[in-house]
Amino acid sequence: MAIKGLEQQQIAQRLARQTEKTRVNVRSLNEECGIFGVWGRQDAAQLTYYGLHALQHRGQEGAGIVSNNKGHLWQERGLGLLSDVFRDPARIEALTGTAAIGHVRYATAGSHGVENIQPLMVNFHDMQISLAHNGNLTNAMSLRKDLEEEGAIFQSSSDSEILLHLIRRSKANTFVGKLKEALNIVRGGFAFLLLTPHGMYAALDPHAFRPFVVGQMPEGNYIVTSETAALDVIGARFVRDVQPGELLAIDDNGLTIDSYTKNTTLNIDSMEYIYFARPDSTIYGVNVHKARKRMGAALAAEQPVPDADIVVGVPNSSLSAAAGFAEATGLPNEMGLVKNQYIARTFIEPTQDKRERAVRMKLSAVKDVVRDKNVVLVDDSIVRGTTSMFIVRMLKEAGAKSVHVRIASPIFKFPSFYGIDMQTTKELMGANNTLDEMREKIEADSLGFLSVDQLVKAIDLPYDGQGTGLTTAYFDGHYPSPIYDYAASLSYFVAKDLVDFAPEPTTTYHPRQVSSLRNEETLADGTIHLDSQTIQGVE
Ligand SMILES: O=P(O)(O)OC[C@H]1O[C@H](OP(=O)(O)OP(=O)(O)O)[C@H](O)[C@@H]1O
Ligand SMILES: NC(=O)CC[C@H](N)C(=O)O
Ligand SMILES: [Mg+2]
Repeated sequence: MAIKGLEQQQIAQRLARQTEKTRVNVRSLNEECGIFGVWGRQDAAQLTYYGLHALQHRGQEGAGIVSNNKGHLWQERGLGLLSDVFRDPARIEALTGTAAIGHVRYATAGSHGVENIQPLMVNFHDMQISLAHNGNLTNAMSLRKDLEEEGAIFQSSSDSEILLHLIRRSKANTFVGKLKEALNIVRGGFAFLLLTPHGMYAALDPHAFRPFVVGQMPEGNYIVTSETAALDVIGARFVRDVQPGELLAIDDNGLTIDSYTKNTTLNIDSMEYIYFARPDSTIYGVNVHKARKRMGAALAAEQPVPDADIVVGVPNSSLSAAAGFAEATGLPNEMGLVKNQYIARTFIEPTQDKRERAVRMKLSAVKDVVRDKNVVLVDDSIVRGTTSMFIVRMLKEAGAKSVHVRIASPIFKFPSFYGIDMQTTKELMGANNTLDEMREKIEADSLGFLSVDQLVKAIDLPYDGQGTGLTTAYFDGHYPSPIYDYAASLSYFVAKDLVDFAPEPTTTYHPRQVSSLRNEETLADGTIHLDSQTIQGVE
C-alpha cells in the first residue's frame, strides 16, 4: 500500500499543538506499558491477571484483558489499576477461554479515555483481532492522516490502532502475510501482542527498544510478556528474549519463531535498566538489580564524595544503585528515607501538582538516621527534578549536615520517542540548566552524574555486535534511528549539532551476538520451532 508522507510543516504544526497541550498538562514520561499473553490454558485470563499484576509498575492508568473462547474474543478493560478494573470477580469470570492477552497502560495526555485502554479489539466481518502494544510508533501521525484521507475511521486516538488498519488493508493472502506487511510499515518502538481466533502473535521492533520475553509453563504452554518478573510470579520458566524483527506465532502446535524483517540491529532502551524494569527482571541476560548495583559502584568511582558519612537511596528504584555505591565505598547504606508503599510511581503521574503531592506523601526522612550526617543521596535519575528538590529539602529539615546528590545515570537531556514518550525538552531539568544551576535548584551541596561510557560498562550487555546494543540518546543525543513525525521537534538540536540520527538498519542483526541464544537451532526455512510439550522433569 502506498502511504504518502506528511509534509514537514504540517507535522511541525501538529507537534506545536501537542506541545502546547503537553505544557498545560505537564506530561510525564509516558508510553511505558506492560503486556502479557498466554496460549492453551483453561486459566488463561486468571494467569494473565497475575502476570499483569507483576507488570503494574509499567503503567497505572488503565488495564485490560482479552480472552479467546473457542475462537470468540471477549474484552474487559477499564481505567485505573488492574485491581480496580477487575475488582468485580465477574469481569475475570467473563473472560472464559484458553488464551488471553493483557495490557497495563500509562496513558498519553488528552487520551485518558477508556477507548485507548488496551488490548484494543476490532470486529471485522470475517475475524476478530485484539492488540496490545508497548512502545510508541514514530510515524503514526502521518500514517493516520493518510489512512483517514483514504476513508479509515479510527476508534481511538492511540498510535497502536494504526497496526490494525494496516493489517486490514494489506492485500497479502494470509493473516501472517498481512501482519508482516503492516509491521514493515510502522516505525519506532513496539512490542506487539496480537490475539486472533486462531493464534497469538508477538512482534518486536527492528531495534528491540522494549524488553520482550518468551516463557513456558511447566505444562508446556507458552507465555510472551514484557519482563521476566511476570514469568516468575506465575511459575513459568524463561525460554528466550524476543529478538529484533522477530515475529512469533503460538498456537496449539507450539511456538514458531519467524521474522518479518532481516534489517535489524540491537538498541535496547537503557532506561529499562536504569529505572523502568523491575530489579528482579533480566533483560538480554542482564539482571536489572545487578546492573543498577554496578551503576552505583561506577558512580562512586566517577563522582566520589570525600567527607560522606552515610549513603541513602531514594526508594524504590534507586535502592540497588545505592547498595552498589555503599558497597564500593565501604560507607554504611542507611535507610534515611522511607517510602509509603501505597503511593504509586511519581514519574508517571500525569500532572505536576499531582506529582509534587505524590512525592510528599510518598517519601519521609528518618530524622534519627540523617541528623548531623553528611549524606550521599543516590537516585537513579533526574527528569523534572521534582523528587530531588523535595527530598534534599526534606533531609536538611531532618537535620542532615550536608546532602550530596549522586545520580546513577547520565544527565537526561533529550526526549525519547521509542517508548518513553517525552515529546518535549521543556520539562527536562537537564536540558534547560547547567550542572551548577541544577545543583542550585535542588539545593544540594554537590551534584554528580554517571557518564555514558560508565553506564554502558555497568549494564555490561553480553553482546558482541556493532555499537553498544543500547539506546542512550536521552543522554548523548545519538538516536539509533530516524524519528519521522517527530523530526521537526528536534531540528533546533540538529542545527546545533547536539543530536543525530542513525539510518534504519540495512543488514541482519545476528541473534547469536547475544550469548544466551548461541545454542539455538534454526530450521531450513529460517524459522525456529518449539513444541508446546510438558517440560521434562517437571510434574
Ligand atoms: O526528577 P523527577 O521528575 O522527579 O523524576 C525522577 C524520579 O522519578 C523516578 O522515581 P519514581 O518516584 O517515579 O518511582 P520509584 O518509586 O519506582 O523510584 C526516578 O526513580 C526518580 O526518583
Ligand atoms: N505506554 C505504552 O507503551 C502505550 C502504548 C501506546 N503507545 C499507547 O499510547 O497506548
Ligand atoms: Mg525514584
